[in-house]
Amino acid sequence: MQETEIQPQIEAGRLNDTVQSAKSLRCRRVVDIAFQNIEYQVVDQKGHKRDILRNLHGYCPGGEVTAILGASGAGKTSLLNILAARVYSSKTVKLKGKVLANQMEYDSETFSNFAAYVMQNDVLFETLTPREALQFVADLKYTDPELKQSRVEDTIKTMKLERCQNAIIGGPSLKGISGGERKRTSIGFELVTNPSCILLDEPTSGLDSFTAFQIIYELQLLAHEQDRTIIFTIHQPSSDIYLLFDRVMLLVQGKFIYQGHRTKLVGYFKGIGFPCPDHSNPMDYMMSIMHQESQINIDNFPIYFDQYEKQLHPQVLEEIKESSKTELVYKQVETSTAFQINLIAKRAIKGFVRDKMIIKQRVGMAIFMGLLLGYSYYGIGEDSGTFADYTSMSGCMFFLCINLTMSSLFPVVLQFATERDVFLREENSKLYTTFSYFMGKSFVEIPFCLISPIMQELILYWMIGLNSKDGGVVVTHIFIAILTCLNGNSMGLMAGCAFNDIKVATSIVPLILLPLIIFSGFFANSKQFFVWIGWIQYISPVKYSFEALATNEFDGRSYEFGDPIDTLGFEVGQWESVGILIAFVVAIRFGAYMFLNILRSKQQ
Ligand SMILES: Nc1ncnc2c1ncn2[C@@H]1O[C@H](COP(=O)(O)OP(=O)(O)OP(=O)(O)O)[C@@H](O)[C@H]1O
Repeated sequence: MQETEIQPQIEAGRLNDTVQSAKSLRCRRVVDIAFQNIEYQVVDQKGHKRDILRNLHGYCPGGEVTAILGASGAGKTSLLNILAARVYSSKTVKLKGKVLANQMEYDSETFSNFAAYVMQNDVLFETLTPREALQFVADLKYTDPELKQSRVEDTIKTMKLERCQNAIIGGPSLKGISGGERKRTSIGFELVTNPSCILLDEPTSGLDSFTAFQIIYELQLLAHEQDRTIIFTIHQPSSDIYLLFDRVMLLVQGKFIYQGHRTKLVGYFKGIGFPCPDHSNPMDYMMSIMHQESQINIDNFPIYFDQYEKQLHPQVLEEIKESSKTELVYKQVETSTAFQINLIAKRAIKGFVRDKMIIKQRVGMAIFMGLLLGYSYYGIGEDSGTFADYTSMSGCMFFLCINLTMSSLFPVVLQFATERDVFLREENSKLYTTFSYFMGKSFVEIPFCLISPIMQELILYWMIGLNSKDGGVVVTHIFIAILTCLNGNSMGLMAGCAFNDIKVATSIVPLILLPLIIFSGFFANSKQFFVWIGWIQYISPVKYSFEALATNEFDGRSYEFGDPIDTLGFEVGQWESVGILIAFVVAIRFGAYMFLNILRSKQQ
């Protein structure tokens, strides 16, 4: 199909519903993006080097839509990630060259001052509505209440989110808005901060053709009406989507074979001997001559490269030279740490309230375990001082420690896994600091570490007949149970931050826990361990929980065989163990915070 035939179709049909250019979202300054001498090389596990991008120069002007296309593996996403300043040289990756905004070099820190990156997967906080998600960004980015509101309203209008603005976004486990609405929310999430430049990785993937068209159309309006620089990668666009591009970059084996205005593309390829058949989508034709499955294509690659070098490369160099030199002076609004923590905690609470499964799961688990343990050890507290009574009671105390640790550990690992990408995206967009996120999240976890053990222990305490010689013993038992839960919760948070993959986390955590449990002083007496391995007991929070809980329980009980505390080989003391448990909570949480920082720096 010829371009002239498609154009009226778009104008007449789908574009009636024009997106208004909202006042508060007018772009602050036009930004021309350029890159020079980009060389990107990866080293595989055997040490073999592979060139992914080879000496690329490019230009993406402000106020225009630039589409990056190529066969799978051509290097589109790599190039986009480099433009978003998300690639760093490391042992396995070598990156050379410069990325420029209005002729000034930028890095990941300065990128977020004028630009935004929308990832292929829509990483959004599932339990919020689109409006709340946008409000969250506005609250963190602006201080003036009126401006906040107008940014949210204008973004909703621009991204056509009116109909779904109050519906839950949802995710794999929570039904929510449609794929197209999620994508619009994702773009809107970045748009609230009013970036001059928006980079998007495959914004149409997984969408039907009409929704895909609408998304690109809205992006085109953002470029044309609001002077933003729009750059995205895209696979096999339809002919009407193709007509929305201003500029096209075609990549083959990490090198450009075309770069320039969309309107000149067909003519250029005709000129070098590759005419697009009449009535064909030019992009379908381009994809057919770019893929590497055909030997004819591979034989033609040198022609494309050669012609590009001769005809287009000099033009691109000229365009880079002529690109805008207007200075980028953007000042980021920075909200206080306390404000960020408050907002993050409030959002997490909203998440818990809306995703009732989490609350039901944790409360249900506390009631279930309270009853199960209560009936399993029913009445063993009224013992007659026999050795059998002692073994039942010490077993009960030990099992309580394990149960309190595990039941607070695994839910956090699983929950953090679902939230990790949201944190990384938001931190990357410089919405808040890692510290604020960590503290906000920690505050929200604390009520669970109080309510669950209190409920569980109150259910089982008198069923089992645990030590109730005075109120202080009962309170101490519950206090130690809370500390045990806090330790489990902290370990869960640390595991969630330390392991990238949820499957790895859930398989490694039991391996780490096992020695901590074996050396906790129940399965083997701590006095009998070999020195070379016995040190493990000192890094086991379970050991200190067990010692504190068992000492509290055996206080005032007498047994026919002697002192149960001596028999168990306890040496630390009850309150000293409590002190060490508190120190463990602080140390493990600090460790989790460090891992979160490492995770963040690795993802940059
Ligand atoms: N950090 C890395 N380590 C190893 N290989 C990498 C790395 N980054 C990119 N690659 C490789 O570089 C090639 C290009 O990857 P890239 O994701 O940029 O391609 P693409 O054109 O976006 O492909 P697709 O359309 O399939 O997403 C791929 O073969 C990929 O495996």
